[in-house]
Amino acid sequence: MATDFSSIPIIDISPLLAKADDPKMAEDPGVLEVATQLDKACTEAGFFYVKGHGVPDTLLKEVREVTRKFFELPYEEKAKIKMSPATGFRGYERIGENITQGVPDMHEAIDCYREVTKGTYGDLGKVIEGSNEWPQNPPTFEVLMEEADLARKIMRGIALALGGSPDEFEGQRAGNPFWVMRLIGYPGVSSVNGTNVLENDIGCGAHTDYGLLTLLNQDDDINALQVRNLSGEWISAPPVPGSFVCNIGDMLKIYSNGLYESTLHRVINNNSKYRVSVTNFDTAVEPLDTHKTRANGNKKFERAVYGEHLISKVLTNFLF
Ligand SMILES: N=C(N)NCCCC[C@H](N)C(=O)O
Ligand SMILES: O=C(O)CCC(=O)C(=O)O
Ligand SMILES: [Fe+2]
Repeated sequence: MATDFSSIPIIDISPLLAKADDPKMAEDPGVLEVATQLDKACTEAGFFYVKGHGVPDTLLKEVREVTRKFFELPYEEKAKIKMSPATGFRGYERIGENITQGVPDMHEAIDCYREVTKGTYGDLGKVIEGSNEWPQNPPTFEVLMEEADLARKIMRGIALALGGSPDEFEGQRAGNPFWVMRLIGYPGVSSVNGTNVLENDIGCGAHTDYGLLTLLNQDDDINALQVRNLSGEWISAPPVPGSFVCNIGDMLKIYSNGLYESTLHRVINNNSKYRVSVTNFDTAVEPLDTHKTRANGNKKFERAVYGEHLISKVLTNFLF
C-alpha cells in the first residue's frame, strides 16, 4: 500500500472477462478501463473487491458450507487428513498449529496445493510433494477450477496495467501455474457468565501473501479481515456479498518492481459466530521478465523464485 486508503475499492470486472481471451483485448476500451481501475487499486491499496466475476454465488456459499461442516466434525474425524511433513504439508491443521511471526493463530484449516509428483522440482520441491485429500471433493474442486480461470483473467488485466502483454504471467515464460487453496475456520468469541472471552484473539496474524494474486471467499455476515494502510491503521475489509476480495502477493510486488505492494493483513473474529473463509493463491513458478513493463528503472529486487519463497514459509509456519 502506497497510500492512506480508508476503504477498499470495488471493481466490476465483467468488461475484462468478456474479452479476456480475445487476441485484441488490449485495444478494447472496456478492458482498458478495468485495467486502469486495477492499476489504481494495486498501487494505492494492494487490495480490491471484484464483482461481475461470473462465479455463481450458490457455489461460493456451498464451498463455505462444506468447509463449515468439516470443521464441525470431532477432532478424530478431522485428524484423518492431518497435515504433516509426510503429506507434503497438505491436509488438516488444528487451532494454534499455524504460527505467524512466532505466535499461534486462532484458526484451523485445510491446506491444499497443486499436486506435485516426485522429482518435479528436484530437491527444492521435495518438501511439497504429495496429493490432496479434501472433504467432499466435487464443490471444492469445481470452485477451485473456476477461481483458477478467474485469477488468470484478472492477471491479464494486471499485466496490461503494468504495461506488459496480456499473457505476461502465462505460458512458457511463467511456467506451469501453481495454486494453493486454504479452507479456514475461525472460532468466534464465546460468552461465559455474560462476559466475552477471547476477544481480540488473533485469528491470523499480520502477514503478506506469497504468490501473485489471492482470491478470498469470506462469510457474508462477519466482519473480521483487516488491511493495513500506509499510516499503520487497520482498515476493515467487510464482506461484500457476491464478491471476492483480491490482494497482491509478494511475487507480484517483486515482478512489478515494487509498483504494487503486497499489503499486510490480519484476521480478528470478534463476532460470536464461527467464521469460514476460503482462499485461493495463484502464482507463476519461474521468474518473469519485468524489464518490459512500466516498472522499468532501477531494479529494487533480486530474482524471485516462487518455489523457494513458498517452501521457506511452509517450513517455518507450523509448530511441528
Ligand atoms: N499461503 C498463504 N499465503 N497463507 C497465508 C497464511 C499466513 C499465515 C502464515 N502463518 C504466515 O506467517 O505467513
Ligand atoms: O480469512 C481471511 O479473511 C484471510 C485469510 C488470509 O489472509 C490467508 O489465508 O492468507
Ligand atoms: Fe493472507
